[in-house]
Amino acid sequence: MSSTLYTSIGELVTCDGPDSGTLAGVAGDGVLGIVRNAALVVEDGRIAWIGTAADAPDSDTRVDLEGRAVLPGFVDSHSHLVFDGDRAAEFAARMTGERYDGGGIGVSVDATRAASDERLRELVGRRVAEMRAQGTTTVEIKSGYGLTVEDEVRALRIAGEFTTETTFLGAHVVPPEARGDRAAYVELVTGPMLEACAPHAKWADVFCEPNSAHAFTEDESRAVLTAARDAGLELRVHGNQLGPGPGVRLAVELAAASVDHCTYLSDDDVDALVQASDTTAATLLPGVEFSTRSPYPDARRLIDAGVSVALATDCNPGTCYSDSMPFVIALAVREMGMTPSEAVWAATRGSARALRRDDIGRIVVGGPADLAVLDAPSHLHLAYRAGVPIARALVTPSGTSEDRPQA
Ligand SMILES: N=CN[C@@H](CCC(=O)O)C(=O)O
Ligand SMILES: [Zn+2]
Repeated sequence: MSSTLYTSIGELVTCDGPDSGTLAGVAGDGVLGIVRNAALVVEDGRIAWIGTAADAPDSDTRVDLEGRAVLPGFVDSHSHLVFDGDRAAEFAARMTGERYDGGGIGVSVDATRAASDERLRELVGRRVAEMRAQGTTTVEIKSGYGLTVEDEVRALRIAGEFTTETTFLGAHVVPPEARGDRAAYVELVTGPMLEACAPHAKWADVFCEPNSAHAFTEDESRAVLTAARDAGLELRVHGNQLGPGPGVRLAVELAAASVDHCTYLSDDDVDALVQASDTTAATLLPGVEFSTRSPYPDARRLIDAGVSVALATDCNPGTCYSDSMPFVIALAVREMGMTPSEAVWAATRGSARALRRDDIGRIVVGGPADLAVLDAPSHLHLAYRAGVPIARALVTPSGTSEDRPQA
């Protein structure tokens, strides 16, 4: 087994220091578990040693990172990458005042159904490569632009070629052909569609949004989520995106791992999330507010109350066609009142929690070498140099001869 030493790391952000377990009550950089002038050793795709460069052990290969910062690879816990078609005109209309209501999802459904498997595979592959090029090493991918049994299974099969974090979203919207009979569509989703999709999915999700005629009511959402839970899937919820609603309370009631968006929250919603902070994360998606010209969620209110907060892109063709976690971090700092430390934590360890993963989102001996490197000396540059491509996933040797460290 060969070992590679990465040395001259200006700042190693482990997200695994004594204060790194949660954002609650930790001020400053405490949540990041930073080691300065650091080094780490990778063996067979795993972290074998972490410490200061001066104490580094001998190894077979040595890579000098010349003062760059190294972080856990970003965990993008919310994306809809399996789609075809273009909705740039919808975005342009929103920039001049049009409101988002979910109606454009049908446009993506038509284009996605018409695409070949090869075309969808290529599109997802391209998007995942864009993510890696910006430092993301884990991505969750949802179905939801198929909305027939065959098309949803196909989306999940293709998503499963890129990640183990696959999510069944047959309850994204009621498709146009089912509008006359919503109840029949919910029966399809909770019956034959769920049965066919469950073997290909780890998670189930629902767009619970009473403020959109296209999405699902509280009762419909509860039916979808409980059926999915009974079929052995873990739960996630799109909630409180377009206005106040039952999404957060439903997610907490059903012990979902995450409720995502959380743009419009009542005091009761926040209290429920505080009570459930060991179980249910609030995943904020500020790229959506950017791309829909909506008010940003109040991240400060959530963090100060003790809610478990995560950040993700929600990359999708409608509300945010960006797959950049550095962009999300910059928005979180500039627009949502998060400190740079909080934003980095929420994009790594926080979003790993939102996927109920303890092995990723932090740099720990024995853990996978899923790392991001910055062409910059510190994590502060992620927001400070917004829009500049300074982050990338660090390619580490997995033990196979083809792999070459590229730092
Ligand atoms: N809100 C529901 N789903 C996506 C938007 C999908 C679309 O408009 O195509 C979201 O998370 O914002
Ligand atoms: Zn989404």
